[in-house]
Amino acid sequence: MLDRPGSAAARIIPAIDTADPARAEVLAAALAPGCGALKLGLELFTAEGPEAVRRIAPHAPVFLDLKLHDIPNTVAGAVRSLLPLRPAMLTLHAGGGAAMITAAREAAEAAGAARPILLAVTVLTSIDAATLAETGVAGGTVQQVLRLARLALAAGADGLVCSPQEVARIRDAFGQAPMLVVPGVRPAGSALGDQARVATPAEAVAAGADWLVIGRPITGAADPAAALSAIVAGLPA
Ligand SMILES: O=C(O)c1cc(=O)[nH]c(=O)n1[C@@H]1O[C@H](COP(=O)(O)O)[C@@H](O)[C@H]1O
Repeated sequence: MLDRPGSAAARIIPAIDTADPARAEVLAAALAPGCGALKLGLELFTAEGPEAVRRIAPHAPVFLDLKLHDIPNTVAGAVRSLLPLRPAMLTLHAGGGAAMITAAREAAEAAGAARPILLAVTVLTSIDAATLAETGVAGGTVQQVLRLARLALAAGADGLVCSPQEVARIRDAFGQAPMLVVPGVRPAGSALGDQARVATPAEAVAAGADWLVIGRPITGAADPAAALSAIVAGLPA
């Protein structure tokens, strides 16, 4: 399993969100020396499939963010199908329930010590309180994040994906053991885009985040490697 980050650079996971495999490789080559892992998600995977992962993997550990969410048998099968790609991290939606998460964990165990870190996505960082209420969830985002976090960790998730705004509450409730991977990170002055629950990189780390997932503020910059370096320079060593 990927170790927890031992330096500021190792905390950063740039999100390579593009459907173009050549662009993904250019970004991977430019960013890998200055970060801890590279995140590939639905945009590249639905366009190019496992081959895209094989092409990026030589550059850095791969966080494969497919946010699995289906019946337990299907999710377990998907995890088994993904293991030959040797992803360092995999995501699944905590809302899929305890049996789904346990099935994913049991499937992942087949990879032994090299198994991916299983991360349960709590409430997407693009969702604000009003949007959450529209889905029928009463009580607010923090309460729902804590509810899903408890469920997911008890069912076998190694860690959680949550917004920087919930990190301190999760550490208070569950301590240092869960690995916390935090998107919704915006350097001061950068555009929110579709993100709703955000904080700066330094705020997210101060709250207790292990890794920060940062996409457009890096990949949309004229010089992505320089944007990554500037973010790293703003973090404690
Ligand atoms: O699982 C994720 O990585 C994820 C969960 C979440 O709640 N919010 C979220 O933004 N993400 C991912 O994190 C990345 C954020 O990208 P930027 O908004 O461009 O920094 C995207 O690749 C999202 O798919």
